[in-house]
Amino acid sequence: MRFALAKGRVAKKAIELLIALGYIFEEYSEKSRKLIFTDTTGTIEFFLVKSPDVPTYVEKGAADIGIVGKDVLLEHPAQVYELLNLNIGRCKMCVAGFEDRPLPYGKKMVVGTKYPTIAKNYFNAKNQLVDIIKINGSVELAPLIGLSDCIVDIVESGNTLKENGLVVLEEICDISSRMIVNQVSLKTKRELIDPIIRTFETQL
Ligand SMILES: Nc1ncnc2c1ncn2[C@@H]1O[C@H](COP(=O)(O)OP(=O)(O)OP(=O)(O)O)[C@@H](O)[C@H]1O
Ligand SMILES: O=P(O)(O)OC[C@H]1O[C@H](OP(=O)(O)OP(=O)(O)O)[C@H](O)[C@@H]1O
Repeated sequence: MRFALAKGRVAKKAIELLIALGYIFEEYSEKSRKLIFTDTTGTIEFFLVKSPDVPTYVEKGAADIGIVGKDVLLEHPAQVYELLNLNIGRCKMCVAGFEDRPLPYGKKMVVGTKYPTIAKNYFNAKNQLVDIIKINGSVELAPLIGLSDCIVDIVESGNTLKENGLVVLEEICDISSRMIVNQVSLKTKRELIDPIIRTFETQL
């Protein structure tokens, strides 16, 4: 079974979960630059990819199973089955800005975000006109320097917002890591995938 794991926080948590389930990856270490690892029984091979590529690998069948944040699935929809909420990598997708500055509803609102699709869908559903500026990181900077009225971003502890004088203004949705499965693999490799899903389910 081939797993595509989203590099970074999600892979770290997912590998901890695989190890807790009894899989042993002798060559794996957090510092390793290797990209593919196989467990000692040869049941699971996992590889590490950039998070937006996980749905692509799984949709195309290069991986049977993927573990990736719901934020990525919402931002990059793919033809895959989302089978399990793993309840790891939990955080919230939020609109954030200044506590004492109401959002300019009814006028054009400028939104800085790593998640243009999520932001557009959220404000479109409220019939709010938005100018979305795609930012690749340090998103909290955008309102501070006057680039945007607000941001749409992930909030976990809230420390990044707090340290930059921003607050959550609206919660969009809860985020956590999901297990996705290739649509053909689920039919043709059911006898291999089912036990893996059941094993994961026991941990949830
Ligand atoms: N505090 C958090 N900030 C960002 N992502 C988080 C947080 N908590 C959980 N996550 C989850 O972790 C994923 C991102 O992990 P991480 O930031 O380690 O990866 P990354 O490769 O640095 O991502 P990116 O390139 O998008 O910054 C998100 O898709 C989300 O599902
Ligand atoms: O609520 P907190 O616990 O502070 O976490 C939220 C922060 O973490 C993420 O940034 P990340 O660490 O991925 O950095 P980057 O997006 O700036 O690269 C996210 O974009 C927020 O900035």
